[in-house]
Amino acid sequence: MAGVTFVRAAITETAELLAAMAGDDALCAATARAVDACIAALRTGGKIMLCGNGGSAADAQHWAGELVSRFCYDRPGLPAIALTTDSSILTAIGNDYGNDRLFARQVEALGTRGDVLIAISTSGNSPNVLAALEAARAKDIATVGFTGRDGGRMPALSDICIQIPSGSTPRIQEGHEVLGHALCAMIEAAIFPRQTV
Ligand SMILES: O=C(CO)[C@@H](O)[C@H](O)[C@H](O)[C@H](O)COP(=O)(O)O
Ligand SMILES: [Zn+2]
Repeated sequence: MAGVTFVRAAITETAELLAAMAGDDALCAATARAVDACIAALRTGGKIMLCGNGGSAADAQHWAGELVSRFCYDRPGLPAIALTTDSSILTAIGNDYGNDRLFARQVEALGTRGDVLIAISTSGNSPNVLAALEAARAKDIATVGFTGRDGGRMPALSDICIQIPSGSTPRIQEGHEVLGHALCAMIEAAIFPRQTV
């Protein structure tokens, strides 16, 4: 059955990517540095802002939800906000200033020094994501880029750049998802260590 073959191939491709990621020292180190930056921001009163388009918008919302609500266990909420969710804000900025300003305008309005911006773009070349990174830099906000392929313009615009070693948008997104969950788990454990008896 062609369908079964396709499904097996998709699973195998992702499994091979995840194995490559596990052996990618630069990728693992960059992710650990991103976690440290987020922990430092949260410990000093900062917040985490996240942005991205399409599936990466879903990632931004997914990870913000896990920080504000909970990831693995009950604890107080952590301050995180996805810049992809308020349809009034998004349509106003898009209509008045254009889509390229969707996230940058919100970073300018909501971001303060000591925050972290997590910007997600598989190509590394989405203009609205790049503009958000530039806006964050202008406000001295730490920047973390999640990307893939050659990273496009993201490595140059991010303090920490996490590059999934794949050229496929869905595979890159799947890699991001694993690292996003690791990031949430490590932040939760560091800020609210579980008491063991
Ligand atoms: O989820 C997917 C593909 O898996 C799409 O919605 C994808 O996110 C969109 O095409 C995005 O606009 C791609 O933007 P980017 O990742 O290159 O910044
Ligand atoms: Zn999740």
